[in-house]
Amino acid sequence: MASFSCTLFHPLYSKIRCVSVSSSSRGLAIAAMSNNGARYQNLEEKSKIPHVLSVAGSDSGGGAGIQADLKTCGARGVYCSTVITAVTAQNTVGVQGVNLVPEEFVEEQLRSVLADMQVDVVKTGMLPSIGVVKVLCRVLKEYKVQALVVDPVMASTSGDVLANSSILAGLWEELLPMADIVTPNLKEASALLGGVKLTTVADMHSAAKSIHNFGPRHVLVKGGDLPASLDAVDILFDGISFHEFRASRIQTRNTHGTGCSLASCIAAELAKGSPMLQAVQVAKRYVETALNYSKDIVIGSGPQGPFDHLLNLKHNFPSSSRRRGFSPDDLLLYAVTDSGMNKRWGRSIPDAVKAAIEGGATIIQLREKEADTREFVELAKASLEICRFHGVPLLINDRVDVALASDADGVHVGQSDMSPHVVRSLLGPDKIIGVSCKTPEQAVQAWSDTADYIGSGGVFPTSTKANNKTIGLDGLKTVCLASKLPVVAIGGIGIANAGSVMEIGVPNLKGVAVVSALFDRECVTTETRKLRSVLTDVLSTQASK
Ligand SMILES: Cc1ncc(COP(=O)(O)OP(=O)(O)O)c(N)n1
Ligand SMILES: Cc1nc(C(=O)O)sc1CCOP(=O)(O)O
Ligand SMILES: [Mg+2]
Repeated sequence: MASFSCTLFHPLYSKIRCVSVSSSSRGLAIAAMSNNGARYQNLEEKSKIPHVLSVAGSDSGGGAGIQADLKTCGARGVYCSTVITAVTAQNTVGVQGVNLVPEEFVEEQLRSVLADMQVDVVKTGMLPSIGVVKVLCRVLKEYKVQALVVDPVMASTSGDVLANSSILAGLWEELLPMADIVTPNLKEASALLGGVKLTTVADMHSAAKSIHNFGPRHVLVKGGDLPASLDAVDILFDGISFHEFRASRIQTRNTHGTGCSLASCIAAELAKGSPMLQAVQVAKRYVETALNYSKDIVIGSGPQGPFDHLLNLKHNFPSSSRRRGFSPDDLLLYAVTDSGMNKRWGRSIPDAVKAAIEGGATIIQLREKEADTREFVELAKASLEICRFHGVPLLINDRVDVALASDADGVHVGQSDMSPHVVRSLLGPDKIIGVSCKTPEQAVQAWSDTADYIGSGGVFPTSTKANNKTIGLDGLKTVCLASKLPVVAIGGIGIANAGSVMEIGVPNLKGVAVVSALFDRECVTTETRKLRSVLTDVLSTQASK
């Protein structure tokens, strides 16, 4: 038996004595692990990185399974540990062989990871036998994790069987009731429901509902196998509402591993603390961006190739340094700056931003039409520091270059600015994109252009923006009803009329965007606070109905 001890350096703890580790005796190594557990746990808590444990099969071709999960989590900035359930000999032609890992050794891997590391989310892929499903459920009951994502893998994209129907009972009775989300494609959804035929979007809705009855909190039925003439549609059911994700199909052979990657990206976003709807939205966008980016790459000579998960590294998309992603609730009180107004009142832009946040603004947009580029970038960087400190997103009006240079959280564009689709290709999947829409058609387009929200107005006449068309409360309502995106109302809104705007009775109207009622006033904090209190009252009245 060989053993060693060493000294570790860590940025948070100047010097740490390492445990003595045995190279041959597992018992001794585990004993050392538990003796020192408290010390290391303490360390892991202080410098915590979101952590997904992937329980899946190995794909020698590197496109799916464990390899896809590792790359996806890496691309999303999340640590990924692994429990390998099977080793497959696989390439772009198909699956040539499968070697199952014995159940006891699956259990040993699970315990090794879970006893030592702080796992946030467990994601499962290929579970090749009922025994493995049972072992997994038994071990998971002993360790508390934040969420369980179940990708019910049954066949590879080439059609080769990876788990036979004997695992169904284990899924129905044990694993699905523990799951926070299950992500079947049409074939898997059909198998989970005893072979029922699923050929339409309506079938997907009822399948999601039926699978929900097995106990998972959310069901995402993926419609990639619907006829190629139709849009790619996925349906998320949360037990009460359905959410539809529709996107145009990306023409590529490189779709091997999309299911694994989608599920592991959902797990990664949950590990970062995102709510489920947002995690699914971000994951869909990540996979779409990666497919688009890799649509012409050639790996292997078979019919279905892998894609490049690590596009971020090559494309150098800005990754969000905010701790959490965009939430529609961020739109509640949207403060939009105006340099003319703030100058008149003797305030710098960063001071105006700080005052608005102190009064309760939930998102900020720098709309600095007169600033020259260098000044705008500096203002954005100074404002961003304040926004980051308070956890409030900062967007830039019109100027993608300024957003990139300052690492702002996103951009707001209008109908004559750069197309949101192009903005997305420049900013990547993580940044927030808002689009101004005055008509239902524009709202539909904003959604296909992968915007995150729309701004709709002018609700009332405004002197802040010259020649702006007023659409009124009716126009706002029409846009909201056509929009699958959350909406923020803008134009002539202030303390006196914000209530009437929020009461138009459409659930996706999430807030008001305001310029002069905050910044053309002596005290920005006081005015923001008054408006925030009006909005909070409306929300509590709506919640009590
Ligand atoms: C939240 C929000 N909604 C709408 C607009 C208007 O954008 P746009 O139509 O591009 O006009 P300008 O602001 O650029 O004059 C906005 N800025 N913010
Ligand atoms: C920037 C902007 N966009 C509008 C639109 O209708 O899209 S109205 C507007 C100005 C809003 O300023 P105030 O709150 O001072 O009325
Ligand atoms: Mg604009």
